[in-house]
Amino acid sequence: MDGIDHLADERNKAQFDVDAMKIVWAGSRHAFEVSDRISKLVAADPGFRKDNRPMLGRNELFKNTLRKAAYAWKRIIELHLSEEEAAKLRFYVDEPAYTDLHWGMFVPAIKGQGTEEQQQKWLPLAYKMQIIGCYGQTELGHGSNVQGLETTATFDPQTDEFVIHSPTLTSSKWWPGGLGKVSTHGVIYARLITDGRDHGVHGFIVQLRSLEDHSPLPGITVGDIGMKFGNGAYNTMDNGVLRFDHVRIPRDQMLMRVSQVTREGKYMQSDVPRQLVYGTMVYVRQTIVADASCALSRAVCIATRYSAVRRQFGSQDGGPESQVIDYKTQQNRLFPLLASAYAFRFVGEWLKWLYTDVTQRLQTNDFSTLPEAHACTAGLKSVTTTATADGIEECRKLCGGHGYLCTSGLPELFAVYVPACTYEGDNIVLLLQVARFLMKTVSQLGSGKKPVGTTSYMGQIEHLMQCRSNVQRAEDWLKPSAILEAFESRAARMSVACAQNLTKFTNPEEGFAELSADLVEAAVAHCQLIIVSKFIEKLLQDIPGKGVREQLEALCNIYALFLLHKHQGDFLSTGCITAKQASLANDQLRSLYSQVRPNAIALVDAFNYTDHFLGSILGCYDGNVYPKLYEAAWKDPLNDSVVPEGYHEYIRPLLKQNLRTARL
Ligand SMILES: CCCCCCCCCCCCCCCCCCCCCCCC(=O)SCCNC(=O)CCNC(=O)[C@H](O)C(C)(C)COP(=O)(O)OP(=O)(O)OC[C@H]1O[C@@H](n2cnc3c(N)ncnc32)[C@H](O)[C@@H]1OP(=O)(O)O
Ligand SMILES: Cc1cc2nc3c(=O)[nH]c(=O)nc-3n(C[C@H](O)[C@H](O)[C@H](O)COP(=O)(O)OP(=O)(O)OC[C@H]3O[C@@H](n4cnc5c(N)ncnc54)[C@H](O)[C@@H]3O)c2cc1C
Repeated sequence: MDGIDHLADERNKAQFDVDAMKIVWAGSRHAFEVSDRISKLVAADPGFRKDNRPMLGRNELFKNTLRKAAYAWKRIIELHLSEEEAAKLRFYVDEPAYTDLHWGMFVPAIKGQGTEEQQQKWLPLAYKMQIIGCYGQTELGHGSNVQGLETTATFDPQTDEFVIHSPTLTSSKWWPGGLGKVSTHGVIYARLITDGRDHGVHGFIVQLRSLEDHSPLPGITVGDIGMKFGNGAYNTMDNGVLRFDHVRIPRDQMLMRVSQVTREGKYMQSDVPRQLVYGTMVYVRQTIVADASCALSRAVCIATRYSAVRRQFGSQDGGPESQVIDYKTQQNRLFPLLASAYAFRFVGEWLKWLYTDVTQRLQTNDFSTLPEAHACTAGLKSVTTTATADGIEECRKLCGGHGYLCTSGLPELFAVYVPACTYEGDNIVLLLQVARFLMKTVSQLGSGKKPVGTTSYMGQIEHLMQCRSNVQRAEDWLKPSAILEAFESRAARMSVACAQNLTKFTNPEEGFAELSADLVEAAVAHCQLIIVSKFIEKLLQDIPGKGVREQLEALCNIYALFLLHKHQGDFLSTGCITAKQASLANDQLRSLYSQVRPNAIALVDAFNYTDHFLGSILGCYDGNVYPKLYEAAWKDPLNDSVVPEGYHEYIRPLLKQNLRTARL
């Protein structure tokens, strides 16, 4: 606006090489270059404008998303973008759309659960978007309990078809994204019935709409489920309702990698575990963890820049007031979120590696690491999305009153993000899965079966049950070994305590239900240990760039010590640390905040977000917040006229009536 960088002084304070940190954040130089190029391409293209979203009515908003999705696809083709570049383009376009479910779930479901033949038939059509698909699992009556789904797929040996049917109101499919108005096809989950026998839930490819005129096919009732939380936000998505009235599909449209139905109607299972039917969810949970760092870093970038611009109180001798970022309370709320954004980034990278490894093993029929992959994706999805949703809301509060304006970008970011705590598995339900995995691990200790992967720390259970932290000075908390021992012993002791309490119940399932709140806490402790240890492992790698390692070490310590402070009840009650050591951790945390303070703006610059992507006046790169806020207010449609519409109908008569009353 005035061409001046109002945050230049802040940028000059940085003690590290920001460009090198950008590469660490992106994952590699190549990833940085792709991301940088595509983000600029999207920002410069008026076709991807998004600032008007909160003002649009639903129909207009939705049509605008359809236009953007078609335009994005056109650009992807014209520019011959690779898969990696197309995914980045989707990320920077920053608008939930039916395409997310098509590429993110429909295609992976066919890849993971379809036979070679099925993949050859359906994937080319899906890749060219000649068919558009959704993921139709959840129903009105059941989401979390997948085994409770009611839609049926009954084999008819006479015609070699399945008959898909919604027997009850609660069996109506409810929520699938892209289903409401767009999808031509869906991977639909239904109970497979052959010869009167129920074989549980399986996936089927079902055509829903005509490829000629988009009308629903006979027997299909389909529509949108209605407005969701927030303006704009996730309302760009057509989450749908769907009912089947005896819809017939050919037998070869059952996804048959895990189990098959023969021409004669015989049900057969391959020697792959039935849980592979849940494989698409595992894949998406892994992507959601990586996405948490993106959403949180975006909110943190806004709140950090604005905290450096905003001044309140503290003026001495007529000088400037204090920047709110210099208040210790502001730092204590903001810097752990900054550290969490980095921590989630690195654990997301690791989880991607783990997922790729499991997928390669599955191809050779090695299923040994599947339980660990399920527990890690479920637990980390839960812990990172909860922290991110809470963190975005905290960033809004960190921006004071202006954070509540849509132009801050934070209300819409929160509204789009918060369902991540529910979709792809409710966070509590997923933590209970982790708890089951932990209880199984504890019960096998001493059986000779060595715990592996993320539970390998349980291999030193005797030590972890009785060790005492040897921290004596605040600086001792900077030793990775001190942090790891405290987190490992806390996680181990909480799991063992739950396992011991479970033995008091004659019925294990009853015990599990009764102790579920404690079990969830044990699962959180285990997942936080994973995040802390993956951050520490990242620091063992070669990290080029002046001062970059030092900054990452400070952030890693802030992440760990802030968790230790927040959950000190766990650490103290399990006897892993003393009250004195908890207090020393807090002292160390304060000094880490002072270390990070001069680098805060540069640490958020390292995310390399364009102003278009941030979509926030408070977070704009040049920090010129006030003129921009002032100008934006006048652009609000409510200010199109000086005297509002409705004045003559509703305000004037009121004022006149008050005048008459006053005269009386
Ligand atoms: C405008 C721009 C245009 C741009 C154009 C083009 C761009 C192209 C770019 C591409 C972009 C791509 C973007 C991708 C982004 C994707 C975004 C997606 C958005 C999300 C949408 C949300 C979708 C959904 O929500 S789908 C529905 C999800 N539903 C759930 O998650 C349900 C949760 N419930 C369950 O998972 C289960 O019911 C469960 C696990 C709770 C219980 O299951 P069950 O009862 O069967 O099991 P248990 O008895 O508890 O356990 C038995 C046994 O199985 C083990 N187990 C359970 N689950 C699994 C598993 N998944 N894997 C492995 N093992 C499992 C369990 O541990 C038990 O083991 P034991 O050893 O026997 O104990
Ligand atoms: C924006 C959005 C997009 C979605 N997109 C899709 C999609 O594309 N395709 C699709 O199939 N689905 C989709 N879903 C559905 C989503 O996957 C489910 O809503 C989710 O899995 C949660 O299930 P539920 O709604 O049945 O919650 P419920 O299970 O009914 O949860 C209600 C409450 O009960 C608690 N609870 C449930 N079970 C237990 C238990 N065993 N122990 C303790 N507490 C429990 C939960 O913690 C929660 O507090 C979407 C949902 C949303 C919000």
